Amino acid sequence: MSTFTATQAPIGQQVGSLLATSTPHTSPPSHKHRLKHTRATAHVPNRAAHFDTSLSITARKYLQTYGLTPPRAESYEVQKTRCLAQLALKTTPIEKFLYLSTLRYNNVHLFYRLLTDHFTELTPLVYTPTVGEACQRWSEIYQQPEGMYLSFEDRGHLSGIIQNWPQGNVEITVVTDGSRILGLGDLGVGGMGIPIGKLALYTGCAGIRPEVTLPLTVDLGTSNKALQADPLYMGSHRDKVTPEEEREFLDELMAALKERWPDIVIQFEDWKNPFPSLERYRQDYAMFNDDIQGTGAVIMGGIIGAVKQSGVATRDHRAVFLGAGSAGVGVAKQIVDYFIHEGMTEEEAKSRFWLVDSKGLVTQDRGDKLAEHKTYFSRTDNNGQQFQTLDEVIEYVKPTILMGLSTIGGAFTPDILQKMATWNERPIIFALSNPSSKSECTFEEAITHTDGRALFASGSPFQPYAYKDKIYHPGQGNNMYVFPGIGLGTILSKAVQVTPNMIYASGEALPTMITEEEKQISLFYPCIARIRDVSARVALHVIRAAQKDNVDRLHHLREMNDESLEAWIKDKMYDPHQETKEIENEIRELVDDLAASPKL
Ligand SMILES: NC(=O)c1ccc[n+]([C@@H]2O[C@H](COP(=O)([O-])OP(=O)(O)OC[C@H]3O[C@@H](n4cnc5c(N)ncnc54)[C@H](O)[C@@H]3O)[C@@H](O)[C@H]2O)c1
Ligand SMILES: O=C(O)C[C@H](O)C(=O)O
Ligand SMILES: [Mg+2]
Repeated sequence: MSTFTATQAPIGQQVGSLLATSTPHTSPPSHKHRLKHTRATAHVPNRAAHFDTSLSITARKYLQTYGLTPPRAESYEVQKTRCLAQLALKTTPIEKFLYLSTLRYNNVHLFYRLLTDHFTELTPLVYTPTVGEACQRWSEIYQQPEGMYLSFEDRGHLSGIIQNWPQGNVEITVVTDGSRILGLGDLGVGGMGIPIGKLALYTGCAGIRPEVTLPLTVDLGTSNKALQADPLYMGSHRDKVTPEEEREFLDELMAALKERWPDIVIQFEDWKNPFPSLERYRQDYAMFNDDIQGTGAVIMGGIIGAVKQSGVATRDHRAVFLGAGSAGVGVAKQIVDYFIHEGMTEEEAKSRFWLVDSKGLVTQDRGDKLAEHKTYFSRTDNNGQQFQTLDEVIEYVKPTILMGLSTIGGAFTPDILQKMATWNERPIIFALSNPSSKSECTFEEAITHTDGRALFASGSPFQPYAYKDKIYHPGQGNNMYVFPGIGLGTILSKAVQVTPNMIYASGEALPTMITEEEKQISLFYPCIARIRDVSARVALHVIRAAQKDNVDRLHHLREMNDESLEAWIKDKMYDPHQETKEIENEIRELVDDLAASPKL
């Protein structure tokens, strides 16, 4: 039994009774005349489109919303001015986050018009870093249903509960259990902010229609004692289930999702240990893990440019990673693939990496039982010597690349940064942990302590920084540059799997989007304002890789050349600026049809 659909009668029916008399030139909408641009979902109510204050008077009369909004049909420019002014009145990031969430809920197209026009300013409020605080405070700030919550207690019934989702068609879902939200630990069902934020970027960056996205959070308990003790906490207060129970639950969930939406693309996000699920499902589902694979691809894309700018030959690089978890290992493996593409053997490529976790350098003879995902990179050339701190490791390795995926804010100390600058003309410093408070160093620190020579990227955005009469620009090495395009390419080619080559291709697409101007200022990620074009290019590369791997099902795309295919992809992308125009056009046609039809 749906909990949502009951409240979601077509808007014409909801408001029809309020209007005693029909207004001139229009007729009440009938089923026959239902507009295709009025689809409702739990998080995209249909009133969003119908109550848009830019709709013409004719449209309002047709939709029977005439009189329910202020009289003037205003331009988008006026709407935007008002929204930005209201946003400016909110003083804290979380208030701005809430304002934008409400706007998305009440007027989805207007929200996406704003987002696409102001990516650089709004992405940090909708997504990382603000989404981190939203997840931490989810049960305190909760306002409206915007996704699905499935609990461990629901096992055995998942298929039936999934029927409650009011949208007939879902093309993509982002699923978390909240157990490792950014670098903030286990936030239980508060993790829902992440699927919502990631899917907002799917729509904003890659033009996947909002109503075909499904934010999904599974409540498998939480290891967070503070949440368990919090009376406001909205998830179950039980301990985390065992890995075996998690696997059983996920088997049922994956089958249930595919049963209802056979073509669904499934992105796993922010799981504490995501390797087993990736291994288990990647052959049978169009699924990928963003933290392992999306991050791997985006950082490989950045490293391709940074390595070139460093002036050091690829095979001479030495990379120290602080953090050997899903992201650390995912990134290292992806760069190994890149080094192999550049002509190294796998052994040579692998030997360029030194991974450090909370116990120190990952070596085979360290004396503890290494987690399976770490063994590939465990060192054997340490002659029995163990290195416990990052400082000891960098002294030993003298790296050219320092990568932070550790969740430890400030771990790249001034001393470490200075040493990197002593050993390298252009040290590559990627401080990738999120949110900003967990970044291994700030942009300012990286610039100051390397005398402006660092080739820098961070996971969360930093502002440009003025140092010694020059303005420096930070790169943002965040998987947002690739996951929207991976999803889009998978959906559009109807790929049955997301193969390693599709992931590789997504990262490889990024350097093709860097302008000469960006290169001049040491940037190796394209400017965020161009993210829609970047996502289309990523999707193009992903589709080509899907075709090579023979996992695509839309075979006529194979015949298009790259230029036509990229244009076709862009044409398929949801453009929020067109939505109200489409409604107006449809209404105009319907009104004309009605006027032309014979009177009975
Ligand atoms: N920039 C991006 O696009 C991006 C993508 C994914 C993850 N991340 C960030 O990377 C971080 C790690 O994510 P993950 O999924 O790999 O988490 P994880 O829990 O799987 O791994 C964390 C790793 O850090 C290590 N670590 C913890 N404390 C340490 C310490 N004091 N010294 C050395 N190592 C320590 C752990 O041993 C583990 O190897 C998070 O902050 C996350 O937000 C960024
Ligand atoms: O969510 C992000 O901003 C990137 C990444 O997926 C993360 O887990 O930190
Ligand atoms: Mg993540």
